[in-house]
Amino acid sequence: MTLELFDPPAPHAEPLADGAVLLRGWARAHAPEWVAQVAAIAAQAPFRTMVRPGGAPLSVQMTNCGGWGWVSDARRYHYAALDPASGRPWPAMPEWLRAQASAAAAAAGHPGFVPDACLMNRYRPGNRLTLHRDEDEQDLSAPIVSVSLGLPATFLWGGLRRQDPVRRVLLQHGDVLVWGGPSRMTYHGVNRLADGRHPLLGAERWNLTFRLARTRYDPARA
Ligand SMILES: O=C(O)CCC(=O)C(=O)O
Ligand SMILES: [Fe+2]
Repeated sequence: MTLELFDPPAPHAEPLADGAVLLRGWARAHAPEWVAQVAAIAAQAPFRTMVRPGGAPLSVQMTNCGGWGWVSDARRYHYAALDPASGRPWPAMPEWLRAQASAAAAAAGHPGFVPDACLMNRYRPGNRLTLHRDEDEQDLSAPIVSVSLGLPATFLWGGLRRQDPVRRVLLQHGDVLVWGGPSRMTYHGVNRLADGRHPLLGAERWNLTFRLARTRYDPARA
C-alpha cells in the first residue's frame, strides 16, 4: 500500500466537449494565494446577495473585480463599472489573477485571453445556481475560465439548448474549467452545495469566473 493512493491525482486535463477542458487540480498548488487574493478583494467589495429581475434573491453571494462587474438587480443583468453597493469602481483585477486566468485559458486551447472582468461567487451549504448561459458579454468568441476553491460541488454541464441532457461533473478544490469556441454558449449550473468542511474555506465554496465583458477577443494577443 502506498500513500499516493490517498493523494489527489496530479493535475491533468480532461476534455469535456469541443472547446471545453477541465484542468483538474490546476489551481491547487497555489490555492492559499488564490484564497488570499479573493479575501483581499472581498474586504473592499464584500460578497452580497443580489436580486434577479422581478426581485427574487439569488441563492449564491457575489462580488467582482476588474474593469467590469456582473450585476443583477430588480430590472436586469448587466456589466457595471461601479459597484452599486459603494458607488466606487470594482477593485482592480490583481495582475497575478489575470495572469493565472490567461495561462489556464491557453492551457485549454484558448490563447490570448486577457479577462477584463471576474465574477466571484460564494456558495454555502444549500446554495445553488440554476441552469443558465453566460450571455451578457460583448464578444462571445472569448472563453470563460472558472476556478473552484473550497468545498466540492456538482457542476451541471448541459448543451446548447436548455432542454438538452445534462452531465454531472464533480468540481473540486483547485479545479479549473474552461469553455469557449463551440462550447461557449453551453447551459450550465451548480447543484445545491452539500454540507462539509474544507481546510482552507470551512463550509464554503468559492468560484471565480474570468470573462471578457467589454473587450474584443484577440487570440493573437500575447
Ligand atoms: O460556480 C460555478 O462553478 C459556476 C459559476 C457560473 O456559472 C457563473 O458564475 O456564471
Ligand atoms: Fe455561468
